[in-house]
Amino acid sequence: MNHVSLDSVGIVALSHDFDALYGNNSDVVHVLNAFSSSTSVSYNLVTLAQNFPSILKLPLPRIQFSQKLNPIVSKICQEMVSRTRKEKETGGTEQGDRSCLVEAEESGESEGLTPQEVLDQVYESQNTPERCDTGLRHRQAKILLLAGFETTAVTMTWAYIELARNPGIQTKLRDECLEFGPTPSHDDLANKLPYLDAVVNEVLRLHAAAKEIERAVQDVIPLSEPLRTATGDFTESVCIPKGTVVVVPLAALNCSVSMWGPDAKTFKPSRWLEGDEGMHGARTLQGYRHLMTFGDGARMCLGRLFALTEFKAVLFVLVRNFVSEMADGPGVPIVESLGTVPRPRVVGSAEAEVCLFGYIIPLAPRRQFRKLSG
Ligand code: HEM
Repeated sequence: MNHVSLDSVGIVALSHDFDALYGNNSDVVHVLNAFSSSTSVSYNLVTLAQNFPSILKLPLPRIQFSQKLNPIVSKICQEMVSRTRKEKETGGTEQGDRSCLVEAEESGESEGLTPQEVLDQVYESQNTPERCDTGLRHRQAKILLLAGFETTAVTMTWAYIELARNPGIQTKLRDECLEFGPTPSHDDLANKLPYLDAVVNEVLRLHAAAKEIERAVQDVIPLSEPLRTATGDFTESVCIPKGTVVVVPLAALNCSVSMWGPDAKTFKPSRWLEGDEGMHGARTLQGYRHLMTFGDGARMCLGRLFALTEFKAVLFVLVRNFVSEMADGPGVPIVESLGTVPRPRVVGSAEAEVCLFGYIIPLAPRRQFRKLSG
């Protein structure tokens, strides 16, 4: 799944085909895999480095991986920018063939991006400023490859785990996709395959790739239920002093019983076909379809529509052609490893196996897929 995801984001954002699907284990594939399958130590590093930046100077493996990734992606981006400029000069490229980031660079002196900023959208380089000043530059430096690669890959892996665990749901999804025909358009994927939509939403609900986000806020936050204070009084809102960092528990909200009802922790795509009835308290949440998976508000995931289309297209093709089964039986316990985006891990497996998700976890290589006849 990570190869599908890497090639998709590479082609759309960079106009660069990493050829990962064709077995090209490029440096980028290797480094991103190593980076993403990080352990608890490296996960904590991210948090620690926010307060103690000098940690990033230590010769730790994850830091060395990050340092290795930076020049590789920089080189690809520099090649891409040069190629597109050259094509522009010679009039050799159709508009539609250019990457969206290079389009942004060309969109004008004040609103466009400088080459360095284009680079920063792809990978946060050491030169990346904390904040930029215009248009897209208002946003923090992006880590497009990581934001668009690991999140989607891990979510698609969970989809396959859930389908393997729930053969009835898998069959129902396959029936809808087979009945629809082989080539759905973008609009078809978005609107005309209700069970596919339900399965995708349910995977996004139960397996949010980003467990939580942090925000520095200064606000008065209303409470859903009155809270008793230390003085014994009740309050209906909380005042957050300036500079306080608030953690928004995206994954917990997605699985909260008060939001999603008593079966909140069960994989149940049919809840998405019940209209507002299946939503319970979640109706009060905004986000994408009342989910917090992509965040919410001004900083909501920029790639969500791309991710949804990619996710649905891949699932549609795979489920039409293959049956997925758990290699060790449907009950094999799977947990989330600690990491930047937690990957699924079979309980008791060696740590290194985390890196092999999508190959042997949880589906054994030879028995991973059984081609359907016809
Ligand atoms: C299942 C897949 C994905 C999930 C679950 C996901 C989730 C998220 C979340 C939770 C945020 C933070 C939102 C916030 O701070 O409020 C975010 C931000 C972002 N995502 Fe995604 N994402 C996914 C796929 C993608 C893809 C495919 C791309 C690009 C091709 C992408 C690009 C971005 C960018 C650029 C931001 C930063 C937005 C900003 O700071 O303004 N994401 N994503």
